[in-house]
Parts: sequence; structure tokens; C-alpha cells
Amino acid sequence: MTDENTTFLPSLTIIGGGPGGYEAAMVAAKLGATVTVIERQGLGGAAVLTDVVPSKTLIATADSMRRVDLARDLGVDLGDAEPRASMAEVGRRILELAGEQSRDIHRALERRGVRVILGEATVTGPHTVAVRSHDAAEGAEPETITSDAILVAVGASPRELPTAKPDGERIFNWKQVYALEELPEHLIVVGSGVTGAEFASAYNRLGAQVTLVSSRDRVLPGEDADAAQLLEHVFQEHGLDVAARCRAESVERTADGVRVHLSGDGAADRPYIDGSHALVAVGGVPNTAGLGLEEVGVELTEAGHVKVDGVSRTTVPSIYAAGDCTGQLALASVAAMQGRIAVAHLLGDALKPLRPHLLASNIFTSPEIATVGVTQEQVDSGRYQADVIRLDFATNPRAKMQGVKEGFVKIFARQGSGTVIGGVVVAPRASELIYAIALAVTHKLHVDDLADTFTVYPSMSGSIAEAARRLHVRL
Ligand SMILES: Cc1cc2nc3c(=O)[nH]c(=O)nc-3n(C[C@H](O)[C@H](O)[C@H](O)COP(=O)(O)OP(=O)(O)OC[C@H]3O[C@@H](n4cnc5c(N)ncnc54)[C@H](O)[C@@H]3O)c2cc1C
Ligand SMILES: NC(=O)c1ccc[n+]([C@@H]2O[C@H](COP(=O)([O-])OP(=O)(O)OC[C@H]3O[C@@H](n4cnc5c(N)ncnc54)[C@H](O)[C@@H]3O)[C@@H](O)[C@H]2O)c1
Repeated sequence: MTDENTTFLPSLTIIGGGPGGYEAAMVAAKLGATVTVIERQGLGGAAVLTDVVPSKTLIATADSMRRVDLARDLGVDLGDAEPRASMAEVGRRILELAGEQSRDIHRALERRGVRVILGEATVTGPHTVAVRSHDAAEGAEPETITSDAILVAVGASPRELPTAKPDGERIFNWKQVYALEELPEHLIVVGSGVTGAEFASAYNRLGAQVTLVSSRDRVLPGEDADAAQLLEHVFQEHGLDVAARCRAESVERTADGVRVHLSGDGAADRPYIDGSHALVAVGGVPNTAGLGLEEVGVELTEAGHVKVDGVSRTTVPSIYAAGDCTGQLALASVAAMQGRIAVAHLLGDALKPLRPHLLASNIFTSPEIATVGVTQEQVDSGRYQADVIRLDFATNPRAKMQGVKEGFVKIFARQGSGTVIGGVVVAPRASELIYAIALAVTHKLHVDDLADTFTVYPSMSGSIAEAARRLHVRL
């Protein structure tokens, strides 16, 4: 514990080495705190080892298949060769890349003087954590670590349907798919949230037959409706079958594959779908069960998420929480921000609370869907008064040259003032294009600031400036 007469340089124990945990550890160590991180799987957490990094690496291969397909339209003679993804090779690359990134983070933390323990932790008091290190001798007592504060950043795990247990052979969750050595003949993806849509899109581009089971009217409920509609149109054009308004009741193994039993309006004419493999992507559950939190007074929600305030503090003042286990926006960037906020609060450093209305995020489907700030739904509901412009890339000269047929940029500007408050980009590499709008939203730029900024001719970003120009208000 810290001596009260010296400058307050606290000790911090972090459970979980994902973006919420490792980012906090880096910042805290840099500011002089004594930091211990306990991680049971590997540094980088699920984000690096099983979720963000592996999925985006798979998607990079899928995107290169898209570009090979497109190359024919652009006059490249590929002969009769059918491009084929070698899944064993793809899987090896994914695991190597994720492993290397995890080791990089481990080394970076140790260079900063952070003590890293690979093992399982539980909270035993407001200042104490019990750790079972993977290295400990069998039957050894857990080590007790005492510190000024604890940060819980334990993430989430795939939600399982009791009637669709993943077996890692034919029925998968998103952590298991990388073991596939062959492209599935017919993959049925259950769940059309971001995870389901990204995997369905990727396997479709990789050449598999894909059916996406979507319990709602459209894929990506909760995202920009225009973007989701366009994505569905692209899915249809590429032969990706969306089973809309269908819930998966169960997934069972058949002699040579799987059968997904359906319910709901959409199931009237197809009560089940047969495929070779199924991927269940129906959301996540926080890894808080058995962690000892409630026993020490940390309140959880009914769903098991840790309740936190604007500075990542739980209901026990010495215990903070960050990332997916808090049930706030489940994004690596948000987890890292929550971790940084916790550290800033603990160390009395300058602190900016989480500002969700500035958040930029991207859905890595083909095309990508990037969003920042205020949404169309918030404008339609009257929560924000905004002028909205949507400009399709169809007329953009660079898009034409590159064979980009679908996509658009949408900008929301505050009515009256013309301040940029949000935007959507649907395009290949939308994740990169959104930065200009994110900069405008964060720094409260005017549409004229975007419009007056030189863009390269020809460029996709020219459409962002053009959209802003159309929102100009004559005084
Ligand atoms: C398929 C998929 C793709 C995604 N893609 C993106 C993306 O492109 N961009 C984006 O921003 N977000 C993405 N996300 C979301 C992102 O993965 C999460 O928001 C992020 O991982 C949250 O970070 P975290 O630190 O809270 O938890 P995690 O990354 O889950 O890390 C928590 C770690 O804590 C460990 N742990 C748990 N309990 C204990 C314990 N008792 N003792 C020791 N260790 C413990 C876990 O093993 C885990 O390694 C994706 C999610 C999924 C499922
Ligand atoms: N690119 C990214 O940033 C990225 C990628 C993946 C995930 N994520 C994050 O992870 C979080 C979780 O996303 P997710 O897609 O895993 O979960 P989700 O909860 O957003 O979506 C799950 C979907 O499955 C549906 N569903 C549930 N049971 C079903 C059933 N029996 N049959 C058919 N459909 C069913 C739900 O209605 C829901 O639409 C998101 O909040 C997102 O922020 C981010």
C-alpha cells in the first residue's frame, strides 16, 4: 500500500489483458504506478487472440479475393484460373499474426515495468486479488496481491444457445472458426449483428455458399438503415442468402453437416436450412461469473455486466471496470478509453469522460460501413435537429476508375449552425475515409471547413467535401 506522506503513486492490479486492461496498464505504468496484470489466455486478450485481430485478418484475405474478382472488370486477364483461398494457409497466417501481436504487447508491458502474470484471478476484497498462476505447482495456494486499486477488464465470451452447442467441428462460435482447414461448402451464420454480418460477408467473398439467419426485418439492426439496406442488396448480388425474420431454434448435426431449425414469420416456407457448417454469432455474455465481485460489494446488472459511472468506477470506490464486461459499447477503442479514464481518475490526472457521441466505428463487411457521431435514427426521432445529405459514390470519378459501384457518404450538420455532428461512409476502406468526418465532429468544424479543404482530384474523399458543400447555407 502507498505511504500517505509521499507523492501518491498508487499500485494497481488489473484483471484481464485485453484493450481495456493493457491500455490502462501502459498508461498507469508510464505515470509511475506499480502495475500488475493478470491474464489467463495471453496478452491482448480476446481482442487480439480470438476476436478483432483474427476476424480482420480473415477479412483481409476475403477482401483480396474481392479485388481479384474486380481485376477482371478492370481488364486484367487472369486466364481460366479460379482464385481459391487456401484455408489452412489463411488459418496459419491468422494465428501467427495474432500470436505475434500478443507477444509484442507482453514485451511492451514488461519494458514499462509492468508485472505480468499468466493465470486466473478472482477478487477477494476491495484491495485484494487471488491469483492462480499457470506456472504454479499443483495444489499451491493462490498468491494474494494487495493494491490501492483494482481494474476489472475481463471481457465477454460468445453467448451459447442451449440447443446449438458449438462442437468446433461443424458447429462453431466465432473463436473456433479459424480451425477450419477447408472452405465450408455451405456455411449457415446465425445472428445478423455486426459479428454475423462480418463473417457472412467474409465467407461469401472467400467463395463459400452462405446463408445468414436474421431474426429481424433487415441485417444489422441498430445500424444506419440506408447502409444496412445497401449491404443487403450487395449480399443478394453476390448470392448471399439472407433468411430474414427467422430465429434459429436449434442447430443439430446431420450425417454430413448441420440442420438449423427456424421459427418466426420468415420460417413459414422454410422450417429448416441444411448446410455443411454453422457459425453461431448471437452476442456475448460478460466474464463476470465466479469472479467474486458481488461478494465484495460490486453491483452487477441482471445480465452480469459491471455497473460503472462516467469515470469507470464501480460501486466499490477502489474497484474500477472497463471494456466489454461493463456492457457499454462493445468496441476495443471504447474498452481502451474506459481503461485510460480509470487510470486518469485513480492518479488524479486530467480526465475527459467517455463521449459516445464522438465515437467512430466500422463494420468490416464488403463494402465497409463506417459511422461517427449522431445517427440517422437520432435525427429521425427528433433528438437532434440536423440537415442531412447523402451523396452516392456512383458519380465520383475515382470510384468509377476503381470499379466501385456501390456506396455513399452521408453527413449530418446541426440545423442553423452548420456544425458537422455525424456521418456515415459506405465503401471499400470506409474505415479510412471516415477519419475526415470524425475530425470534423470531434472539433466541431463547420460544413464549410470540410468543403473548403483541398481534396486530391480524383479521390473518394472528394465526395466528402462535395457532400459538405451541398450543406452550405447562404447567409
Ligand atoms: C468477432 C469480433 C470482432 C470484433 N471486431 C472488432 C473491431 O473490428 N473493432 C473493435 O473496436 N471491436 C471489435 N470487436 C469488439 C472487441 O473485441 C471488444 O470490444 C474488446 O475485445 C473488448 O476488450 P476488453 O479488454 O473488454 O476484453 P477482452 O479483449 O475480451 O479481454 C479480456 C481478457 O480478460 C481475460 N480474463 C477474463 N477473466 C479473467 C480472469 N478471471 N483472470 C484472468 N484473466 C481473465 C480473458 O481471457 C480475456 O483475454 C469485435 C468482437 C468480436 C466478437
Ligand atoms: N467491427 C466491429 O467493430 C465489431 C465486429 C464484431 C463485433 N463488434 C462488437 O461486438 C458486439 C456484439 O456484436 P454481435 O454481433 O456479436 O452481437 P449482437 O448482440 O449485436 O447481435 C447478435 C444478433 O443475433 C440475433 N439473435 C439472437 N438470437 C438469435 C437466434 N436464435 N436466431 C437468430 N438470430 C438471433 C440478435 O437479434 C442480434 O441481432 C457489438 O456491440 C459490436 O460493437 C464490433
